[in-house]
Amino acid sequence: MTSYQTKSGLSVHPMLVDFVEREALPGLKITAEQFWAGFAAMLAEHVPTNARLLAKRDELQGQIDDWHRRYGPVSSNPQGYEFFLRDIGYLVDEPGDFSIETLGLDPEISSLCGPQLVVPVSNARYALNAANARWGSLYDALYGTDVISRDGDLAPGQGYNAARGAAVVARAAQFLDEAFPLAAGSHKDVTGYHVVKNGETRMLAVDTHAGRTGLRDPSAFVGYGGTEENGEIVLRHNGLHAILVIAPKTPIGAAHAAGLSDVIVEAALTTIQDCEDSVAAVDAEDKVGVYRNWLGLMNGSLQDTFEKGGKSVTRTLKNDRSYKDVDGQPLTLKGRSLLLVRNVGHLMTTDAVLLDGKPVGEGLMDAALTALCALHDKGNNSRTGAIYVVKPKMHGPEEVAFACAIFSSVEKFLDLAPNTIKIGIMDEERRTSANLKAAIYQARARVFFINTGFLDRTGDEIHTSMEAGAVLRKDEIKGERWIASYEDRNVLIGLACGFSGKAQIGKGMWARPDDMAAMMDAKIGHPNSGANTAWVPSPTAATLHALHYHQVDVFEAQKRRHNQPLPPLSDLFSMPVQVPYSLSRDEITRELENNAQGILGYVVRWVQQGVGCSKVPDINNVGLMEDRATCRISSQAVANWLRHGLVSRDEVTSVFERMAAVVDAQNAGDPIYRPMAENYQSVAFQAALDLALHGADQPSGYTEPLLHAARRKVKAREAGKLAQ
Ligand SMILES: CC(=O)SCCNC(=O)CCNC(=O)[C@H](O)C(C)(C)COP(=O)(O)OP(=O)(O)OC[C@H]1O[C@@H](n2cnc3c(N)ncnc32)[C@H](O)[C@@H]1OP(=O)(O)O
Ligand SMILES: O=CC(=O)O
Ligand SMILES: [Mg+2]
Repeated sequence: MTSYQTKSGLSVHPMLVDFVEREALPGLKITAEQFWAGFAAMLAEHVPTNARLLAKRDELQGQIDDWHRRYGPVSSNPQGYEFFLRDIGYLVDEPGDFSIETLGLDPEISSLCGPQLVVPVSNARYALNAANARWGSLYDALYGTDVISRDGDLAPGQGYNAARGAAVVARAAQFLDEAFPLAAGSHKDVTGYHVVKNGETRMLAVDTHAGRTGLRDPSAFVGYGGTEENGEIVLRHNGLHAILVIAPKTPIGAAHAAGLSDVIVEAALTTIQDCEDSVAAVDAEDKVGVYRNWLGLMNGSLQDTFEKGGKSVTRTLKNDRSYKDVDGQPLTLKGRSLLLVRNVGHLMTTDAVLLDGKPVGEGLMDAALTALCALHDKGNNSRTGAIYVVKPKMHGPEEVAFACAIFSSVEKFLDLAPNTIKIGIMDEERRTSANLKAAIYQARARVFFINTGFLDRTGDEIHTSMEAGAVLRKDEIKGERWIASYEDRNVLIGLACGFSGKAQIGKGMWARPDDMAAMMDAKIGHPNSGANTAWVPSPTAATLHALHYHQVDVFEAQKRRHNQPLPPLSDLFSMPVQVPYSLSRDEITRELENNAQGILGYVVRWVQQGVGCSKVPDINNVGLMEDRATCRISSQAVANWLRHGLVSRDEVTSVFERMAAVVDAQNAGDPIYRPMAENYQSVAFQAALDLALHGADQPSGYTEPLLHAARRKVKAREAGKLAQ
C-alpha cells in the first residue's frame, strides 16, 4: 500500500512529493505550500469539468452510433448527417473572421520553417540526442541511409566505402548548388573556400578549376569560425544555416580538393519532448521519470551515460555555436532545438494524486508539472520566456477552451504572466477538424501551432463511424478524399486565421524511419502545401527533411494558397465504408495478420518493458514506427471488421496466436523479452488481443486504458517478485 502524503487536502504519492519539493522547486521563488495550494485549487476547479467533457464525448458518440444504425453510412444522406451533427452540438457555429493574437513566440515558431522532431522524453539518451539535433551532419545522414543507393559499388559494407563516400560528397554538392549557387560553376568543382577581407567586411571567395568566383547571392555568407582558412563557414538560406566544415587533415577532408569534410545543416528547429503517444508512463514512478528528464532539459543538467560501439559515452546538452559575422563581430547560433513538451490529453487519470480519494486527470497534472519544470529555463530554450505545450486528442472547441483554462490556472499559481503557456492544438480528432476555426478561436491568445497528418485522426475516424459499415484496409484509407480535405482545411483555416509569419501550420509523422529515400520524395509535399514544419522520427530524418525547406520557400507557398476555397465539410465526412465488402478471404486474412503483427509487436514491448515507441516490422518486413496512435488505427480497424462480421472472434484470436510466434521470432535477440506464443494467457498477449476484441468499446477507440492496466499488472508482479 502506498502511503500517500497529504498536501493542501490532496493525497500525493511520496515519489511525486519528493520530486516536486526536492528537485523541481529548489531554485525557484515558489514555496512548497504555494505550489500544493495552487495545484489543489486548480484540481478542485477543473476535475469536474474534465469529467463533464468526457461524458459529452460518450453522449455524442452514442448519438452518432444510433444515427448510423438507423440510416447506414453517411453517403446514404450526407446533408441529413451534417444537419444531425449540428443538431446534437457536434458541429458548432463558426466565429466570424479573426486573426490569432499570440505574442512572444520564438523565431523557430513564427518566422523559421524546418523539421519538427518528436522524441519520447522518458528516454534520456534519445531526448538529449533530439535536443542536440538542431544541427546534423549531412554527410552522415546521406552515407547512413538509402538516400544514396545501396546497390553495387555503393553498398555500405564493413569499413568506409570510398565510392559511397564520393556519392555522398556529390549529393551534398548538389544541395549546395541548389541552396547556395555559385556565381559561376558548381560546388562539385571547388578547390578552395576562402574567407577574404572586402574593405571593412568579409566575403566568401570560392576557387574552382575555372578560376575564382563567389556565391551568386554574396549575402548568403554570414559568418565563419576557427581560423579563417581552416575552420567553419556559415551560410544562410531561407533563414536556415548550413556550415561548411573545412578540415583538410581529416580523412574525408583530405579526399576533397577544398578540404570540405562535412556540411552541417540546421535541422530540427523544434523538438517535441513527448509525454504522450510515444511514452509508457502508468504510475507515479513513471511520471516522475518523465518529469525529471524534462526538468533536466529545462535546467540544462540532463545527461546520460551508455555503452555505444564498445565504449562508454556520456551525452549532455550541446552549447550554442560561436562564430564571427562578416564584420568580425560575435555571431551566436543556437546549439539546441527549441523544445516543446507534449502533455497527455484529457482522457486518462493518474493515481499519483488523489482528490477526495479519486485519481485526478493526468492532463491536469502534466500541465502543472511540465510548466513548473519549465520555470527552470533561463532563456536557453525559449529566448522569449514562452512555455510551449502541445495538447493532443482534444475533441472540439470546448475541449480546447478547457485546456486554455487549465493553463490560465497554472499561470496564476506559478506567478506567470497570462498566456506565457502557449498551446499547440493537435488536429487529430474529427470533432476538432470539423470545428477547427472555432477551436483556434478559443485559443487565439496562446496558440502556437495547429497541425495534421495524424495517425490518431484515422483511428478516431474509424471509431466515430464504427456503426456505419466496414472500413477499407488501413493503407487504402490514406488515399481517400476525407484525408485530403482534413489536410487542406487545416492549412487553409490556419492561413485565414493569420498563422503565416506568426505561428506554425504543421504536418504529420514519417512513420517508416528506415525509408529515407521515400521520405525525401514524399515529404517535400509538406512545405509545398504551405506547412512551416512537419514531424520526423529521428535526427537523421530531420537533417534530410531540412533540405526540403531550402528547396521550398514556405511563406511563398502560403501566399499561393491563401485564398484557395475551403473543401466543404461533406468532404471531411466522406470516409467510405463498403457494404457489402469486396475483399477476398485471402486479402482479409492478410490485412488481419498485418494489423495483428503491428499490435502485438508494439504492445509486447509496451507492456513487458515500458517502451512506448518501437520500430516494428510489418508483414512485408518494413520497419514501422509504432506508437499509441498507430496501434489505435490497427486495433480500431480490426474491431470494425469484427463489428461488421468480416472476421469472427475465433479468427481474430487464432491470427493473433499465429502472429505471436512471428513477433517472438523478431524479438529473439532481446534477452529480456518473454515469448508470447508459449503463453497466450500472458498479460502482453491478452492486452494486444483485448485491444482488437474490445476496441469498439474503448473510449474514442483509445489504446491507453488497456495498455495502462496491463503494464500496471506487469509492474505489480515484478515488484512482488522483488519483494519476495
Ligand atoms: C503518432 C505520433 O504520436 S508520432 C510521435 C511519436 N513518435 C515518436 O516520437 C517517434 C520517435 N522515434 C523513436 O522513438 C525511434 O526513432 C524509433 C522507436 C521509431 C526507432 O528507434 P530505434 O529502433 O532505436 O532507432 P535506430 O536504431 O534506427 O536509431 C537509434 C539511434 O537514433 C537515435 N534516435 C532515434 N530516434 C530518435 C529521436 N526521435 N530523437 C532522438 N534520437 C533518436 C537514437 O538516439 C540512437 O542514436 P544513439 O545510439 O546515438 O543514441
Ligand atoms: O500524435 C500523433 C499522431 O499521429 O497521432
Ligand atoms: Mg496522436
